[in-house]
Amino acid sequence: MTQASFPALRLRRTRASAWSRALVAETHLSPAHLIWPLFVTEGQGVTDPVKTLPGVSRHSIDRIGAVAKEAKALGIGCLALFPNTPRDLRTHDGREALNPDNLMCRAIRAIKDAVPDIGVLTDVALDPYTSHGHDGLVDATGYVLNDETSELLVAQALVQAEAGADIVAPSDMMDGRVGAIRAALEAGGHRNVQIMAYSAKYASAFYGPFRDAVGSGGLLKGDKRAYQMDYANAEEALREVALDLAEGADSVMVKPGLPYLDIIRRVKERFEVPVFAYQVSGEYAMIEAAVAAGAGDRDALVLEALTAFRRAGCSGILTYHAAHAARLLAG
Ligand SMILES: NCc1[nH]cc(CCC(=O)O)c1CC(=O)O
Ligand SMILES: [Mg+2]
Repeated sequence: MTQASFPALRLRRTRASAWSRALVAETHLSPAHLIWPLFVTEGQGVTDPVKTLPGVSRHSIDRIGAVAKEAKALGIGCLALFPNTPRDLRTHDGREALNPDNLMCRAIRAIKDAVPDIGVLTDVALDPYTSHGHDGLVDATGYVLNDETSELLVAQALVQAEAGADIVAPSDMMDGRVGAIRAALEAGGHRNVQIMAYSAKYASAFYGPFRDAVGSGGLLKGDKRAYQMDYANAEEALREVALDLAEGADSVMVKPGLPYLDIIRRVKERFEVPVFAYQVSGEYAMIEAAVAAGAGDRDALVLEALTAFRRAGCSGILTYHAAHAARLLAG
């Protein structure tokens, strides 16, 4: 394509007014693109602030319906749920994950009662339920067992689907679990329950506040590098995505978000499937810390970061700033 050159071409012309900038904007962000992660906890009338996530709280089940109504009113289409399991229910094998009346399942039902047409996404992994904080079954050497964990994840996903989850999202990074979950959902009559695979999930230092929020941080022994990806790798992310798609994932996720926009872009270009990003807890905390330090404007930082995900190729973004961003976008 041949283009004019200066001065016939002045790229600043279309930038000179707000209406013109809006006309040529290549990327759009709306509340419908946002998935709002929520933390649930036991108790009655509880809104319990998470210290390392200023502005984010854990909600008791009796309050979660009101939060869902707020999300719906803001135009947010989907909620992602994470439980802070009581300490005495966390075991070596994480069996509370399979309890049809666990916090997660009660939260799903409460949300569906309050707002039947909002999407509910559930995390499939054992870390909020294990006494050691790992996402799967740990052997005597501390290694997280793949196939044995996968069997439990299948059962966990089924329990969530039976409680009403619309999207199950395995975040554990075991090999082969997407195919196993898909087969079980089909056999169990949950044909329209989607799988959003956390396909390229990196072993990251940005998850700290999340582990505080679900109460697994203090428990975690060692790190997750024997199952989550090495941040040095990008080709490997493409292989992970290829496998999950072949196994039946409806959409894939890259996590964390902003430091991994290159991965998002490569996945989108290679596979042309819906790609989601998780702007994780440490990213949220960095923005809030910058705001608290007077180093930036919250509204501007939030909208710029979320729009960058869309520009990189994301269909949607999981973000703790979802409600705030939706309010800003409502104008
Ligand atoms: N399976 C656990 C899980 N699901 C989502 C997050 C992190 C999300 C965040 O930091 O906001 C994690 C943490 C981890 O892998 O240790
Ligand atoms: Mg994988």
